[in-house]
Amino acid sequence: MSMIALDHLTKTFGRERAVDDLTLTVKEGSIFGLIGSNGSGKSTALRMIAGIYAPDRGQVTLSDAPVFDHERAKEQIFIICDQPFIQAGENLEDLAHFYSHIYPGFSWDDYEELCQVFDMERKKPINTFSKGIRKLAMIIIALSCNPQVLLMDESFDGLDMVVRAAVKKLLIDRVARQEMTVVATSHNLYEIEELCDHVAIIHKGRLILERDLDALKEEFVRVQTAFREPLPDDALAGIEVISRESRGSLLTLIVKAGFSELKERLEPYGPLFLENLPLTLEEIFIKEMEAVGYDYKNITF
Ligand SMILES: Nc1ncnc2c1ncn2[C@@H]1O[C@H](COP(=O)(O)OP(=O)(O)OP(=O)(O)O)[C@@H](O)[C@H]1O
Repeated sequence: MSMIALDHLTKTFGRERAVDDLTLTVKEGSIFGLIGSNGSGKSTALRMIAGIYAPDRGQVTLSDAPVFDHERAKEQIFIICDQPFIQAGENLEDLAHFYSHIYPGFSWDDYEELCQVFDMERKKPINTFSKGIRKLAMIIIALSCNPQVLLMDESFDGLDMVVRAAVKKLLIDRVARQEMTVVATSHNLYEIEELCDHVAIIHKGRLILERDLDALKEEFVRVQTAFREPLPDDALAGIEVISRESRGSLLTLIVKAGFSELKERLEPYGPLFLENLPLTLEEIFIKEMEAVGYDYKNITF
């Protein structure tokens, strides 16, 4: 079931097209990563999902209902902006009161628990917190609101390793209990690799690649192997070989196939050994983006 649908979404600022004909769906209960370099349109897309910006063309729907100008839909969506606006002197307690009136799902019990877990100072002005703790404050408020959809704009940026791991665990728990769907932006693939189950890469406002991560990791395989005799050129006929490197008798192959399929094809040639070396997501994306004509280095991170 698609929970959030972006349908030919377009937004232009002056002469610049920040988001360009973006169509994608986010399934209910998934953690969706929107990745791209600075200025690729991530924040603009997220703000349209939140119903903050009106699209010039196209629309965003939440469970088939349009988001923009629809309070009901907006009450189910919480966006943690990259640089949240917080009034001078405002503390966490003030924010909690403010948001408790806006979000029907706000839970003071959750708020209490989260403040304790992260040992938050509730009376100290948020603007005097460090950048990371300011982000954490907004994450606490967001989770206390219990939205159906949580939008996180570079929200892990600035969090230390311990806090980051704890926040990821909280998100994964809620998603696993089917209480929430998350869309998180980042310019760093590593940062959200272990969190997301689905990733889309955008460049100059356009979608260039969208993949289910579990399926993706099964699509490609890298093996290291060696043979007494050189492997005949047609040994892998019919299998898409992404790269093939020989060093002496050692052969490293990256192919678009499963390990068992590759093993079956190589066994008749009597490999001395055959080792499966999993690819990182970054390596897969480099190959995938080259295949669609983009130089990965120009696009992310
Ligand atoms: N309010 C605005 N007014 C004018 N131009 C804007 C506005 N917001 C975004 N833009 C432009 O739209 C483009 C996309 O910006 P956006 O902030 O969506 O990218 P981003 O991928 O989130 O970037 P970053 O990773 O740097 O936050 C940029 O070129 C930016 O200058």
